[in-house]
Amino acid sequence: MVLGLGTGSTAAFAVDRIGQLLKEGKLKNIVAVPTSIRTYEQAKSLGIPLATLDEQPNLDLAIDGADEVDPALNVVKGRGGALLREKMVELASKKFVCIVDESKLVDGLGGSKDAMPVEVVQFCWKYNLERLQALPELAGCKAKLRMNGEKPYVTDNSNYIVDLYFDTPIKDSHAASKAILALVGVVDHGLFLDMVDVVIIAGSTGIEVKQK
Ligand SMILES: O=C[C@H](O)[C@H](O)[C@H](O)COP(=O)(O)O
Repeated sequence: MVLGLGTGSTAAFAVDRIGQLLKEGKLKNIVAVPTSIRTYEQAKSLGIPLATLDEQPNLDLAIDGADEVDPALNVVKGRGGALLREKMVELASKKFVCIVDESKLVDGLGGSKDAMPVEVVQFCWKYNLERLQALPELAGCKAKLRMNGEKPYVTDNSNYIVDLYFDTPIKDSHAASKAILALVGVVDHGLFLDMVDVVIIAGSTGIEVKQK
């Protein structure tokens, strides 16, 4: 089985568990594609056999966390900065499972009032930040360059991140996705639309599974 390994505090639990099952001999014949340098290092330290997307372009299953999940199982991802590699790996997977706690559930994407990330090239990032903020499809959003202390945050792909903040949920996330991707210099965004097959939600009353 070819497995996609997500990034973030929730996905890290899944990676640990996969490592443990391998060690106990309860999981065999897997090779995993990590979605960030962080996850690569974690998986390597656990002895999980690893490959790149170049070597294993057809995945069976990807497991990852999410920042927001809407009722149609569309999600926002990338508050940990790994959105681009996550999207590449997860789109290449036959099945994509998101693992979240109930705090991630929203009525509409952008609704948590926290960041919706957009990965942009470093070149003239301000130009793209202003163009993102002016898109009618993102009406009223506030855009901020993500920082790491005094310096801009740099992704695993050597790009910057512009975080978008909304007062109300995005009206049409498909239209927003299209408009964002049409800007030259934007690499990708954290809207993962029509990608998730199953969401496993941990809540105060137990586990709930939602699927398409
Ligand atoms: O870039 C980070 C990823 O998209 C994470 O999957 C997402 O931010 C959720 O992370 P966490 O499980 O830490 O809330």
